[in-house]
Amino acid sequence: MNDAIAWIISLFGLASCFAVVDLLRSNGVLGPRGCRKATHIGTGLVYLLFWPLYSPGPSAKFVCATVPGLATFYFWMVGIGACRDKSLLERSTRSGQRQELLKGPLWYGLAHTLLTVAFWRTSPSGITAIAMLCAGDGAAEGFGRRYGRGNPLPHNSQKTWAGSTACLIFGFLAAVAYIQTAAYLGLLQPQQPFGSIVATSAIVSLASAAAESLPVGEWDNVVISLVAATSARLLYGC
Ligand SMILES: C/C(=C\COP(=O)(O)O)CCC[C@H](C)CCC[C@H](C)CCCC(C)C
Ligand SMILES: Nc1ccn([C@@H]2O[C@H](COP(=O)(O)OP(=O)(O)O)[C@@H](O)[C@H]2O)c(=O)n1
Repeated sequence: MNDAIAWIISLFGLASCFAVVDLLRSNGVLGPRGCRKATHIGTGLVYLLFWPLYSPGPSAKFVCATVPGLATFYFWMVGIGACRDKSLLERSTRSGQRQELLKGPLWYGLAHTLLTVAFWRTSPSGITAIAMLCAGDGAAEGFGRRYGRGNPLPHNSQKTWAGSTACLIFGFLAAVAYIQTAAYLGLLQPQQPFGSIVATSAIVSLASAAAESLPVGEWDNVVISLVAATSARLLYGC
């Protein structure tokens, strides 16, 4: 497909994600925390679904990366107070304070932008890192808060075994599902056998869950992306 058309469709995809979250919030299905988590888990995983639409040309990854790039630039503008967007604050922050956008959400958007340019769909490493950042990190908070009470990690009392186990399992499942889909569509170069995808995703999700469990504050999105991308790159070799 023409990259300009794929880009317009991706922007509609992003707007649709926000519209769905807003709808679920206005119907009372999601509370403020649920909205933020749905945005955290959903936008990145939906973003990956649009990658196959782009052309095989060398500029496609740059065109695609401008989608999270522009989103990141927009919430940076809102974060510094240059624009107002109440619904973005309600959807993407815990506190409702614009300054919070300059922490986790900013790094989240930058990670998507840089991983797209650095790896694109031909390598399983970027896909793995986005899966860990969205499904793994996202599930850790949800499961940790719900089932983790009374089971803190020995090295970080703010996080729990339930959260880290969910990070490992959901990060692994998302990585395998997305990389196997890319393999099925013939996008990976070189192709990866299913056994290697499963084994590598298992090791990377273990490393990513360990990284996620560290007390790194607002840097968790950077740390999990770096650890997942680096370990996947070392193991896959691409
Ligand atoms: C709430 C978010 C991160 C919070 O991180 P943390 O504090 O829990 O560590 C996510 C914010 C998402 C952002 C508003 C939108 C990101 C854009 C996205 C990667 C591009 C998606 C495009 C697509 C076609 C859906
Ligand atoms: N491994 C983990 C991660 C988070 N959590 C729970 O989720 C909450 C938020 O975690 P976090 O500060 O990593 O959240 P994000 O920065 O990822 O949004 C923690 O205070 C824990 O209650 C957990 O129990 N175990």
